[in-house]
Amino acid sequence: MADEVILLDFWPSPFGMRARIALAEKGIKYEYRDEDLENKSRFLLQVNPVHKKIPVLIDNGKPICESLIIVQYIDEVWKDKCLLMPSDPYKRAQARFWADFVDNKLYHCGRRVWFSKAEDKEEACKELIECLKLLEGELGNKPYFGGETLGFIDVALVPFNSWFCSYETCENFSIEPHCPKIVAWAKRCMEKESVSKSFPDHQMVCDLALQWKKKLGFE
Ligand SMILES: N[C@@H](CCC(=O)N[C@@H](CS)C(=O)NCC(=O)O)C(=O)O
Repeated sequence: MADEVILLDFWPSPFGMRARIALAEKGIKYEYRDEDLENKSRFLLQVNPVHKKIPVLIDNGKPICESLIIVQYIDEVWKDKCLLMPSDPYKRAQARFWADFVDNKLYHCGRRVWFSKAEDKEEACKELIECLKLLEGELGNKPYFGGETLGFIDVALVPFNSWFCSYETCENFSIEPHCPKIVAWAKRCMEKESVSKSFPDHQMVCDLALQWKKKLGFE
């Protein structure tokens, strides 16, 4: 029987995008199912009963939850092509460290840029730039975080570029003067089909974020 791979996702989700990029890098055929997160499918609740969140990858009936775990799973199962994780254990630990930084620090700073009152906005933007500068230090002069090819940290971080672009469009501030290497890196990643094809439409992300802001009273 042919392999059956299903991805439960939500189109603007940076976490879902990680799984999409990893699957595209490996050239894996899969069924994409977009979830309505206001009315989650019974299948989503069944395959992710703990967090009830997307993304969930279902590999021949076996569900895998949490985007960074999904990316590592994809890398381990389909290991004959485009390895995302470094082979050296120390470098692997470092890659996991920075991916964790993206989730536990950068993501929250980014949310604060969107969802903070006008008086706190400047501080939120400053904090986001500080996070990006730390990442820029880790990137150094390499084309990708892991070296010459797209790797785990790139896949963990680049989906947030669609949200950074929307902050820039809607919040009227610019990342490039502060972090030119990160901006150049994001452009480099976007030149890869696996990345560009996994990205949602910029205008649609901006529109959605503006709707959320309005709904939550942060206009
Ligand atoms: N840590 C999770 C975060 C996933 C996440 O936050 N997913 C959001 C969509 S972007 C979700 O499903 N939200 C639905 C909910 O919170 O009920 C991961 O890396 O996969």
